[in-house]
Amino acid sequence: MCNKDCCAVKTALTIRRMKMLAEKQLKEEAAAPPKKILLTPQSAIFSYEDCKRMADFIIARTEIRPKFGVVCGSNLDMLAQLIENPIVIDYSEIPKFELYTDDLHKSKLFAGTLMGANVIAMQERFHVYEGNPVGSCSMPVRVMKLLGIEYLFVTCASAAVNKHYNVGDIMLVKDHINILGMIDNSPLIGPNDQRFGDRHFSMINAYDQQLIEKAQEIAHEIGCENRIWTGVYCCLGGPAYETPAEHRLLQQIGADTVGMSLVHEVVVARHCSMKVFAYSLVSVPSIDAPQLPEAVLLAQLEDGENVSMELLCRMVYKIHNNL
Ligand SMILES: O=P(O)(O)O[C@H]1O[C@H](CO)[C@@H](O)[C@H]1O
Ligand SMILES: Nc1nc2[nH]cnc2c(=O)[nH]1
Repeated sequence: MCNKDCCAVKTALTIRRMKMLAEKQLKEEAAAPPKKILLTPQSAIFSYEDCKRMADFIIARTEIRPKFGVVCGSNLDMLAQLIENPIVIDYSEIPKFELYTDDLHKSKLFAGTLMGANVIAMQERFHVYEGNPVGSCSMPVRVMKLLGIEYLFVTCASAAVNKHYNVGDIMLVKDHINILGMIDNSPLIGPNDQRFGDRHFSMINAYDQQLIEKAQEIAHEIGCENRIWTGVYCCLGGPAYETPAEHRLLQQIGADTVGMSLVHEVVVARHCSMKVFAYSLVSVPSIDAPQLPEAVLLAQLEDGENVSMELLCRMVYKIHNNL
């Protein structure tokens, strides 16, 4: 503001005008209170009945009654293609199932057999950064529960936070840090439908220890024990990757890999008592890793994808045959 009287007068006038406007607004609101907009809580975006209708639709399309459910991560869509003689259902065919995805051509469910077991796989998941509420992103897990899935295999691509991890390595998830959930963005916020599970439940052993041990056994069997790790996954909202300062923060809080998915699916799976096995394929190097040529990283990633397919097949085989 200048020192001239004209500006001082203008300011006083502006303040008086603002006060009058505020008083007018208050009077108007008292006469007709503004309508409250109630947002649907996360847990109620898809009701039990909605999920049941989707499950029934899938059941009507295939004779497969799956025991294993697979969620394919980015770079891992080929896991769905391992399924033999699949019935392929486009998400858009299933009533209400279709949400926003960046990759529409992968938006397919595959139901069939893998290593003799009945399996259903989502070739593409829904992400929060694509504009889907977190309660919608995890809805397919509930549909899988109603399809009779006992074992949920959740896979994803991630960046290494642990400086010992390389691109193409696989991290068996033993625990997670759910930053979205910690700041009030859980798929279970809202009314609890007891038909799915209890209001409060433990997340200890959420990533089934016996299944992790089976996977570690497999790592030895296939000679990959030096590139299959067991660690903690952290979920951020994305879509931007972390800044270096955020990366350092993640290192300090004990994360080994970071991505933008998985945890809300696992929360919902544990709520309805599914057994969970999860792994992340390291697709982006840690900021501490030496710079490698793009071609080397791509070759490592391709190796990792192959190991990941082997891991999935052997896990299904062992569990299905009680080995
Ligand atoms: O978690 P998935 O679906 O594997 O995808 C990961 O890869 C994408 C980023 O490249 C992000 O969506 C991240 O979460
Ligand atoms: N947050 C995050 N998620 C990823 N998913 C795949 N790569 C990355 C990454 O670098 N950061």
